[in-house]
Amino acid sequence: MAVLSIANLSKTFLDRRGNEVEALSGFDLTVQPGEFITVVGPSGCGKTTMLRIVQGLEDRSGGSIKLDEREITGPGPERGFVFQQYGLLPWMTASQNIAFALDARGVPRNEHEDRIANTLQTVGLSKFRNHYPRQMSGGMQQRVGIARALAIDPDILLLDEPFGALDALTREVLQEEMLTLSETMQKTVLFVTHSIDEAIMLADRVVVMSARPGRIENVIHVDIERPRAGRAEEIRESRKFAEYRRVLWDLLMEKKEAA
Ligand SMILES: Nc1ncnc2c1ncn2[C@@H]1O[C@H](COP(=O)(O)OP(=O)(O)OP(=O)(O)O)[C@@H](O)[C@H]1O
Repeated sequence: MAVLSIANLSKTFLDRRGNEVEALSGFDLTVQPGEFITVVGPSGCGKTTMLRIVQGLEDRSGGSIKLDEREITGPGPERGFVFQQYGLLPWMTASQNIAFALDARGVPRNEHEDRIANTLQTVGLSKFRNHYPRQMSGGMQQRVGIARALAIDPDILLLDEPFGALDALTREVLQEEMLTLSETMQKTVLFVTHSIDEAIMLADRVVVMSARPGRIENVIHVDIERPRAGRAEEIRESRKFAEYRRVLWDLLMEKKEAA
């Protein structure tokens, strides 16, 4: 597993009128192998932009992103991406969606079947491999999205508000599954969320971004014992959790007012 080092990352967009929009400036973050980082910040502070640049889907304006000292220049099989709106191709079944991603990453065809079967089993969807996205609930579609990211066997998972489109109950179920996954698979995870509870529940560290142009202003180490899988309810009701929630809430309110 690789160390991800982001240093002095900046991004300036041009809007439709040709005006500069500074989305990120001076963004620094080092993520250790196996660490679970959640990223929160006021709306429009550059969270998605940062994640897309790390994935290689967006160019940066300045700064450096290294995986174990190797500069990232585009997408690569060591990074798997999970989108908020699942990003599944509607005319393909669950297994075909995963195969499509494997093809795109150049994974040999003779490895496809094992990878598809294993990852669909990991997310509990073995029986749904021949279902199309429209035949699945939002939670199931996002499980396929996660299986697709895992199938390329990345060192790092990048998730952009992956449970944001789900109802509250399904969201909590998928959070539990994410805990199980991350605690058994030892992946490095960078996870953007708008939910304070989700940020605390999942993370080793919660990083809090400033208002745009985004950079990291606060880092909170979540000192809640692992494994947490299977204990979400107990954790959510603990005093420690309530304290983290209060601290994060105050920080986000400050930044919202600054935005
Ligand atoms: N392609 C683009 N062209 C111009 N401006 C853009 C583009 N993409 C993003 N921006 C601007 O960059 C800023 C950061 O956007 P981004 O989507 O990264 O923020 P975010 O923190 O993910 O937002 P949210 O919390 O609402 O999801 C915003 O002001 C946005 O309007």
